[in-house]
Amino acid sequence: MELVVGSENPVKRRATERAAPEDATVLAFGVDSGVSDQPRGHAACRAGAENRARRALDASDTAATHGVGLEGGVATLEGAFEGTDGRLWLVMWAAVTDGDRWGYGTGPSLVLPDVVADPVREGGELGPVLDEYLGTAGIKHGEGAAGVFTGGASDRTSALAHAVAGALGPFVTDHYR
Ligand SMILES: O=P(O)(O)OP(=O)(O)OP(=O)(O)OC[C@H]1O[C@@H](n2cnc3c(O)ncnc32)[C@H](O)[C@@H]1O
Repeated sequence: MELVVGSENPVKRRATERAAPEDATVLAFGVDSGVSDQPRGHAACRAGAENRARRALDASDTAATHGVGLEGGVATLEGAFEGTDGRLWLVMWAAVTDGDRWGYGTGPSLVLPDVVADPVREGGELGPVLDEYLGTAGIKHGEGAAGVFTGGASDRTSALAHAVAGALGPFVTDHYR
């Protein structure tokens, strides 16, 4: 199994390495997600992950057997609470394809505190908004929001690895036939 990840963000490559079978090779190839820089809603995140997986598999000049796409975004969790829930959540989607079949997975969903959610609602992008709030540079390439908002109990690599593991399920087990 030779996986190509559709991103130049090293966190996404590391997450895929963590979730992939031990004998798999993992490459990375930067592609356009085809969705906005700050996807809003599950449909946009799923579409971004799919586009990245398909484009990475098509574009990489390698013997890659599977494309992997990871897309982070923000969403409300409609239907989870009674009445209207105004909270904004960080969500993450993974898609894997061999050019024919598809696998999908999501990572943990985390409530964004108002101090970050408000500027994102007003059009801001989560990574830069978080950097400004924390005085950091490039938090999305490191621990990410998952690290910050869990007090270090999780981090972006680990969170994304769970999404990739789910998306790889149909390709590494027999249970989806
Ligand atoms: O280089 P690419 O692959 O685009 O990686 P990315 O981290 O910029 O991009 P994503 O498309 O996965 O995420 C969309 C935006 O959401 C933000 N984001 C998502 N997850 C995050 C996290 O854990 N921590 C900080 N920002 C995050 C970040 O601002 C991204 O620009």
